Amino acid sequence: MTRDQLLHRPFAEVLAQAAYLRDFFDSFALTLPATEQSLADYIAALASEQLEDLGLDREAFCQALVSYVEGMEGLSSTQEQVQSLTIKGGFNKQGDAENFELELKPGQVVCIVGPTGSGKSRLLADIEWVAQGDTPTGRQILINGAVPDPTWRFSTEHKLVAQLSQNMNFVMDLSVEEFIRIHAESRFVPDSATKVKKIIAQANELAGEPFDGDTPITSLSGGQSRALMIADTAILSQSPIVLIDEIENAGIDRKKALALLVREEKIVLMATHDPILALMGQRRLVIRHGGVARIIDTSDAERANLKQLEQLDQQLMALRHRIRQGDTLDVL
Ligand SMILES: Nc1ncnc2c1ncn2[C@@H]1O[C@H](COP(=O)(O)OP(=O)(O)OP(=O)(O)O)[C@@H](O)[C@H]1O
Repeated sequence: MTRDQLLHRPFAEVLAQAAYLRDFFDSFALTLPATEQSLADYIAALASEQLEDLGLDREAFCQALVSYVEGMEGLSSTQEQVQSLTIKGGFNKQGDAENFELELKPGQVVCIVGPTGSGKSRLLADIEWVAQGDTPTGRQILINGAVPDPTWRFSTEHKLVAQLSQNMNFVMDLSVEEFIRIHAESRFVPDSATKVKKIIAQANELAGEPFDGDTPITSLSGGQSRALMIADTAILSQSPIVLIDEIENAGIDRKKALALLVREEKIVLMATHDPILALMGQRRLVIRHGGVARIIDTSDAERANLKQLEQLDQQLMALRHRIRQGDTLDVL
């Protein structure tokens, strides 16, 4: 929708194309324009006192409206646009060619495995940076089989990639609810109030110890903040690609976390050494000396072993729980 169409067509027509505009008026506590009224007329008719209460002049209000619609249109197009991500091999640390090309589609989970220092984070960084042969590995990342628009590298709003890193430190003096609400609003997310509630509820399902919207973010434990950021990414982030740098040590329900992230039809790449998570992926990339040395498709035999691994895991979790509670393990 052009600026002209947005401002001069009857509001009912504009709303049919951009239902999220209701949220814009809600957030300013303004009544919606009449069906036949154009937004330009609505803005011209706003009382000066109303604008003063909002802390905006007429031009700034108009600009906020236009930017909001541009932001919303940009976000939905980013998500719809990504049907595939291709990684074209570069060179390992010894300069040997990787010789692979891998295409990933939404809904797929790929694990990245390899010894410490082998280059797992580097591969995630190449994807986040949408590398074009300009990183130490010489890899190239294509979107829908082509070199993507360079704005994806620099735009913070239309991010191609959401990255969940291992360390989460909050320094702001905000409650959980305020923090997530500000985040939702900054992302132009429609129906943000419902989403905020959903995020807090989901995060509580992932974390062991419950917390609520009034908890100050600085007093969340490591596992709780991680759970909050995972739920936030799954529900708020419009980025079609999610990169996860290890979730196994976070003290959260990692299987649920993965299920939550995958449900939102994203391409997920995850550095992990957790056998259960590794087998839940469709394939894994084995990194050695900075290069992808092998690509393993999860076999039926491996998948059949998942049940057994889950039983083992539950036994270990139960023991861990007992240790946490201060029990002894004289009898298993
Ligand atoms: N193909 C490559 N060519 C040159 N340098 C590389 C290559 N791959 C990785 N490196 C460099 O090697 C170093 C270690 O890589 P990285 O941090 O990605 O390892 P990692 O597997 O994530 O380690 P950890 O498991 O300890 O987090 C980094 O400085 C990275 O930039």
